[in-house]
Amino acid sequence: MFNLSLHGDPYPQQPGHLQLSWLDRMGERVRLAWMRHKQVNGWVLGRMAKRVLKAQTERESMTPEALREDLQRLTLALRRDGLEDALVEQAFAHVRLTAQRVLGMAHFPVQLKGGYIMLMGYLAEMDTGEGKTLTATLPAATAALAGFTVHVVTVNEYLARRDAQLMTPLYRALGVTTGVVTESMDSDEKQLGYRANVVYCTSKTLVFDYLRDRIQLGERMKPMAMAFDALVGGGRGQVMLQGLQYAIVDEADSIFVDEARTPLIISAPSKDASELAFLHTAWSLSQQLQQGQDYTLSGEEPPRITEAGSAQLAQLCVDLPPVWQGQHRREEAVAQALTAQHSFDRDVHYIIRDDKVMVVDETTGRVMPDRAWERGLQQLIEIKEGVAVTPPKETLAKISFQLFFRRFLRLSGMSGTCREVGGEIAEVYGLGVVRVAPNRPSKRKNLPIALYAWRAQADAAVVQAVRRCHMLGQPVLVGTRSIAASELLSQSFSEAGLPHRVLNAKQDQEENTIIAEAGYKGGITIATNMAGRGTDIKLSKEVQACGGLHVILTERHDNRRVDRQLAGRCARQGDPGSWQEILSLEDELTQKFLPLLGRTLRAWLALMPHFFLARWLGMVYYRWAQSYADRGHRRVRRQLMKTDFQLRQSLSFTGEME
Ligand SMILES: Nc1ncnc2c1ncn2[C@@H]1O[C@H](COP(=O)(O)OP(=O)(O)OP(=O)(O)O)[C@@H](O)[C@H]1O
Repeated sequence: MFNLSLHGDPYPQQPGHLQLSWLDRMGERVRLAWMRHKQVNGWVLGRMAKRVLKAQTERESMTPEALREDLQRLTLALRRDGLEDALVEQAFAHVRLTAQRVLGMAHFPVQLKGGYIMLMGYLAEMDTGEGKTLTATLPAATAALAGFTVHVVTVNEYLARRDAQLMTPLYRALGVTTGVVTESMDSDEKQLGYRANVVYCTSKTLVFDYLRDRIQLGERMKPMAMAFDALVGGGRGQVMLQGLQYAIVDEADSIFVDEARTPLIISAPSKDASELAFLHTAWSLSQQLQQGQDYTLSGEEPPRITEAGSAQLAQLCVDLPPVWQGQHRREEAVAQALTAQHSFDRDVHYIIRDDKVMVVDETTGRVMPDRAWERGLQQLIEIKEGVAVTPPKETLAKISFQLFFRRFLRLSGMSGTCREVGGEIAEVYGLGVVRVAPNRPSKRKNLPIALYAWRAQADAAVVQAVRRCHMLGQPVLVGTRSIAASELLSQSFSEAGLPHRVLNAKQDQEENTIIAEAGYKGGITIATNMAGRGTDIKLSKEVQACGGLHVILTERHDNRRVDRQLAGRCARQGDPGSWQEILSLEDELTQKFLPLLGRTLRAWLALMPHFFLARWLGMVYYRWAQSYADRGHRRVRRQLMKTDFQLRQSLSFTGEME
């Protein structure tokens, strides 16, 4: 049993701690392992699932009135006694029975286990396609019946809307209200959404709204001040959230790990008008430097200005205003301009829509219309693209995901791919990972990896593979890493006479239709990560006989979990399906790290495409580049946490909020 206590706090949340010392981290791991062993071992889970099924059988013969009365009695008991095991089992029985009657789906025993794991405050690792959307209704509805506000947090708005829409009839039948909050809503709509018992939202929207609440409340966020406001009926008027009570984080590895590399910042237009002129000058200076001689580029590192470049810049700045006379400041500004020029590509990191630079979230493949890069980068990219330049911004409030999610009184999560990052999640968020076996064994066929020297060869192989499937009537999903790559491939498919649809951040209006039709006989869909995590492609009946959905990955991502998520679009719920990787040594990963070795191996593979050793070494190199990129991101996250911790400590001295 575990209990959450709100103590009548109008905005409940934890102070949030970040453990950084080696000893703290080890201690946290040992504590979690022990608690996990005690609370959610196989025996406890098996016994719980059996009791839920028994409790459900007892309720199946009840009249609707008796069932309603039983639910009312249970709700009162949950509010009075908290989430005691016996009450939780009865609540799960109600949720399962209602799901069976309202949605036509009863939770499988493995889903009951996953639900219990999450209610106990762990991260349930359930394979892709195991039905986590339905599983989450168990802890969400139970905690909501017990009087807590539950946030079901996911990676994108498509999933938040879809999951809320699918599951609302179930919650409604249980007397639990649901809300969806999206970024485009105004604050009144958001406030209404956050007042629901179960709120579906994205991680970023939730964090930004929390920061807005903090700005709104300022010093009044302190419990005593808020309690006073609640008493006199003021202060909370504009606050959106009901505090941070219980969160169920879907696609937890993406939110806790991949998205946790950049802090979330609320900013306002800067009052300093000279900033824009400064950025224009930085851009123009950067254009007068020569790559190789004045600056160098290496992998993921920011551009480095050489000694010659430094001297050249000093020369160029002689007649400029005093702000350009400090070496450090001018080189930092010019390096940022070079970053905008070389490290951010159109149709990869951003798109141009309505004469605006719009950021594309690499992990989800989606446009983020209200987001902008900080420290002048956004404006420098706008200058590079020749579009209207937005005014520079200054920071009002800032928080990292690491710090934010630790503030929930109870945190839990689910994902199909968190094995590799379980240790990090345990250390940073205090969340133990518990694996749940699949309901039915997977029938996914993994075809051998095909590696080519050149991208054009790999694309030709993709066209061939797709043609084969199309002739058999088997639907195919082709995953690309960027919008530009999806467009190039689309062109090749059109030339080859293969009818297809493209889903990327530029063509996102028909997302629902494209996903709905992707599993039809002979369907061909090219998609960026938009069709990755969480996307549920339903197969038409005749497709089962053709081998189910075939998924092709054309380029690996910076971490293997994203690739495994794409593979998880096929062979779901015991369906047939197949998975293939068609890669080249011209892919982004292999260009970034040890490019010389990459070029050598590419030349070798081009000369001897069928030689086993050339292919094998090429693949070893490709895998190494991927794990190197992943390790680099881990370093960035650690650094961010450290900075966050230091910032928090220094602000606590000055009495300001982060
Ligand atoms: N108990 C159930 N009975 C019948 N169908 C189910 C059940 N649970 C889930 N499903 C179906 O399984 C499919 C996959 O569900 P869902 O998309 O929630 O999986 P997921 O685990 O969230 O996958 P991913 O990891 O890819 O996000 C859906 O079509 C859903 O309707």
